[in-house]
Amino acid sequence: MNHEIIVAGKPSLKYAKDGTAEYLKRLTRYGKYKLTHIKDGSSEDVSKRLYEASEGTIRVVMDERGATPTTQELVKLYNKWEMRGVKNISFLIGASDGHTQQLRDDADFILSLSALTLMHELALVVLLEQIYRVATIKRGEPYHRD
Ligand SMILES: C[S@@+](CC[C@H](N)C(=O)[O-])C[C@H]1O[C@@H](n2cnc3c(N)ncnc32)[C@H](O)[C@@H]1O
Repeated sequence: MNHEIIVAGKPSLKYAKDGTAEYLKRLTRYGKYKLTHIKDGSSEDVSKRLYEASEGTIRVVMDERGATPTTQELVKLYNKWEMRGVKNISFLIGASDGHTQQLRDDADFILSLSALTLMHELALVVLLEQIYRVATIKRGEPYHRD
């Protein structure tokens, strides 16, 4: 599947920029993974931009109130989408005020990385590590240990 990770706001923290660059570099071996930054703003404006930017994809809305699958459960979810013929998937990371209820309602899946609220750049790094972990499991590579 082609991945697009769409994040509100520009990156500013060095450690998060480094982590993001590291996982995007690693992911180049596994397919198409694109990172897009959209303009920050109010919850309504950002959610609208995220919705529009993810047109035609399976929408995974990143939100601490969402489901908390294990990594292996995430692999199963990927397999289910692939069996359904899904070609494009997007992960949507919001700004300081989070997503609107409308965007949550429009989600194909609401994914929480933990019940803790993370700042958006940190959520991006954790998400990319999980996407990388899923990619290695699907290839049968030994990065992940149960
Ligand atoms: C600072 S948080 C926004 C918190 C906001 N007050 C709310 O109620 O959603 C910015 C973005 O990071 C992402 N995020 C933060 N913590 C997360 C978590 N535990 N799981 C998934 N995404 C998270 C979400 O996309 C969120 O919209």
